[in-house]
Amino acid sequence: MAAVFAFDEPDMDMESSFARRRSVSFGSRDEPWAPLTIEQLTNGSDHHAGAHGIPIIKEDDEDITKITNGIALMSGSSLKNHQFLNEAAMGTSYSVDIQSDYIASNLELSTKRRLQVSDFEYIKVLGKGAYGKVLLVREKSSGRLYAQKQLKKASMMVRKKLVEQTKTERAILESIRHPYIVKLFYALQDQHRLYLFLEYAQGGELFSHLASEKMLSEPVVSFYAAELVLALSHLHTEVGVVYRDLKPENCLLDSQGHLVLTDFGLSKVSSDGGECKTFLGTPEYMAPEILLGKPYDFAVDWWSLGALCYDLLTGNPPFTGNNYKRIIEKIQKTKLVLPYYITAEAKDFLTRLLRKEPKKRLGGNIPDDLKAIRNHRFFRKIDWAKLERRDPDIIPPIVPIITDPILAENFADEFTSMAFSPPGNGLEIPGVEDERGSYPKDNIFENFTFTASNSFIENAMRSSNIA
Ligand SMILES: Nc1ncnc2c1ncn2[C@@H]1O[C@H](COP(=O)(O)OP(=O)(O)OP(=O)(O)O)[C@@H](O)[C@H]1O
Repeated sequence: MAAVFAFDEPDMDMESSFARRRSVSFGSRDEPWAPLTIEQLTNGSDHHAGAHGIPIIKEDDEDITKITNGIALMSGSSLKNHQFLNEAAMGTSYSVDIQSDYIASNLELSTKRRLQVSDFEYIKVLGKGAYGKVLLVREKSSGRLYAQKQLKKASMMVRKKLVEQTKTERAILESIRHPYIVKLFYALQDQHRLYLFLEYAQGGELFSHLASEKMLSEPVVSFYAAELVLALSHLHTEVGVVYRDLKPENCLLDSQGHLVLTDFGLSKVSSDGGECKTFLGTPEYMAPEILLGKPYDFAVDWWSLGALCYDLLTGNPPFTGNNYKRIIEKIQKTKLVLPYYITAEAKDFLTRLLRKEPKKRLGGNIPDDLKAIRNHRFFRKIDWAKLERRDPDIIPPIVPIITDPILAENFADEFTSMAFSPPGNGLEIPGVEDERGSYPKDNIFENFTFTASNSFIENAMRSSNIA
């Protein structure tokens, strides 16, 4: 398939990505960078056309079908969990590993009352995603804080495939436990919405801390890049998924300043008959093979890491332009230009990650390349063993100022001052067997509901200082 970029040309001047991110205060969804639907790209439809003729998806448009980039399942891989994940992708049932800390919700049912959305009180809006808001909520019984990601069922049900992807993504998130990847604690639903209760990354977006600096020093970039290397390596080798959507907005900080990779958006799982081919989203950090509509693999995440590091070191992603088409052309064809002021180590690291040919790219040969990545001189100051176990000796370069977590001081006022109406008009749908021993007949999101064990939640909260 040829690249699917039939974009209308925006006539705006695009500022540097740093400046743009700042000026739109934490990446507002109303900017012309909102993702496009497959139909809009392929048919050139102007449905939902926004300013500059670029189609904009709005949260409240319930008739929208959208597939964005994100996690892709790798099929045919010999990776540990790929069997489970591919089964999940096909929409088959998922069984919880009894050895794990998780307790399936139906097991908990026998011992205690089922958890409900009304067991949480709503505190503030933290941000907005394509399908709904992310809210700060507090569990009434324990006082624990969570980031609650809401997704409107109506906007997802238009495509059956999206529903399957939704369940898959929940299963992926449930299976991931890594110090630098956001944790999922509960997944609930009511008649209208799905709710993911995630680890609350109190430090907000990494990029929101950079407002006073155009670029970061190499040791600082090397620190965040190293945490990302650990997160990506885990996804690739232990879980068997390609993240696909590594970009600044998805890098949050926890209360101590460690990176938390987030946004395993439910819209973002794709498995096209085993081959990853679907792409939509912000192009600046995307590998050329995705933009060309070619099949791709883990190597795309290492390209994105290169683009992100380039941005952190210089203040701009490596390939920029004043419209999508230009950016995409540059990513595919233009030679990488490295500024004179970065060190030879950084230059070498970026050059190797930003190779257009995936097989020649550092990371193009996983798992073998992982060693080469860690051993690269760009990471010469990183103590991998300490970083891997999140050793308390490691003090991250930016420690967020948090006077009280419920104030959400590290999130944009634009969101935290936003009015919201707590759910309540939606009937609770258990998603697990109810008292009558049956699922509601028409609940296509059955099996979505999930509850992590208390011990897992307590440990996770303790280690990231949320408790
Ligand atoms: N776990 C979290 N802790 C704190 N804030 C979060 C968390 N997850 C998301 N946010 C905030 O909410 C914003 C929107 O998040 P979300 O994951 O919905 O973004 P998105 O990229 O639009 O995802 P999607 O495309 O799946 O809707 C983030 O930019 C961030 O500021």
